[in-house]
Amino acid sequence: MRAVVMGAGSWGTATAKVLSDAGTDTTLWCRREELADRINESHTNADYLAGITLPSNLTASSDIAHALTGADLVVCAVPAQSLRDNLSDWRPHLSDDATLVSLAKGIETSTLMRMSEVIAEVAEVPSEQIAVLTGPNLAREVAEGQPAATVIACTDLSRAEQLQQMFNTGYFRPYTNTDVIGCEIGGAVKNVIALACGMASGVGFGQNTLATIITRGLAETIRLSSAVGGQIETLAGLAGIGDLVATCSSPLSRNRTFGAHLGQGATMEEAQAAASGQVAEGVKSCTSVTALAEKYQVSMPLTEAVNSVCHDGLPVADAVSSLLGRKTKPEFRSGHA
Ligand SMILES: NC(=O)c1ccc[n+]([C@@H]2O[C@H](COP(=O)([O-])OP(=O)(O)OC[C@H]3O[C@@H](n4cnc5c(N)ncnc54)[C@H](O)[C@@H]3O)[C@@H](O)[C@H]2O)c1
Ligand SMILES: O=P(O)(O)OC[C@H](O)CO
Repeated sequence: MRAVVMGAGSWGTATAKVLSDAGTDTTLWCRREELADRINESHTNADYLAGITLPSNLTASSDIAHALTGADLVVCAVPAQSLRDNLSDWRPHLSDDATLVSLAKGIETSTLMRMSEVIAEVAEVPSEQIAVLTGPNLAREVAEGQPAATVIACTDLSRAEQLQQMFNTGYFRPYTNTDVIGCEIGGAVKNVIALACGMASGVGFGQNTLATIITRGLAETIRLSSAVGGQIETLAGLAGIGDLVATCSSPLSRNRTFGAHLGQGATMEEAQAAASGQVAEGVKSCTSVTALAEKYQVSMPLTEAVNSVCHDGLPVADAVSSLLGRKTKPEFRSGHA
């Protein structure tokens, strides 16, 4: 089996390292030829994962045709809002029977589609050939070989099991799931909730506030996922609460860090500049998740508040007052949070 990881940012590079460490022959596609040359020469990707030595059997290429031709496994590691355009360029070079794995945690703003839906439409492959890899996986920790688990979701369980073996290393432990919807909604919404946690921490609030946002954020995630067709138990797992805890708690999270800048009074432009070009997916997905919630008539007050802070100029302090000023209610309604 030959794998290609399309996108050499933090997570693409870390994922290519996992595949290589698991013994899979892997190519890492970079947009810039100069980055591919540097990775091949130095076995490091200093732009995104400084100090990490990449396996010597991992090769990089900036040539799309060369990278994709004959690849059995194509891992899509570009940001959510750029997946459609990138895939259109890759499409002519994809093998008909290749498995496509999505790493992106977002909802397309122009269509409200999940990433697996974008892949199915643009690459014109059946959903059984598309998988999602998601979970509490901060790229630097995984690249350092710190123990972590993940979820590989595919409607075709035997394909998920095959991928599970390809990604399984002594430090990275994949679990299978067939609930692609729940996994994708979990991954997209946790970035928005991490922005909220970052804002709270930037303001100076402590652990009670953090735990409250994570828990009520999980309730929003479960409501949306259930409405779209996902299973509740998925969100009690790595793709739900697992990823929420990692992303909402870690200073390594770009989304949490972005939110912290806003909580400290930075403008959107200042927070963007501090991110040094790395993507905080929740900043765009808060708009599409809010729209998806409206489409399915699901209440997501935290998500709406994050969207208003990021895109309507609502001050963080006003978002806090507005959330706490809502009518009181039971914790659980009709069996759902
Ligand atoms: N970094 C993590 O810890 C992590 C972990 C799990 C999932 N993810 C998800 O993986 C996806 C990729 O994240 P990442 O951390 O590798 O991002 P990144 O910002 O570190 O890198 C993005 C990569 O995509 C490439 N790219 C191609 N087309 C692009 C475009 N139009 N605009 C911007 N970049 C473009 C860039 O060159 C770069 O190699 C995101 O959806 C993210 O949520 C990230
Ligand atoms: O750095 P973030 O905020 O994009 O989060 C990274 C991963 O998604 C954590 O699982």
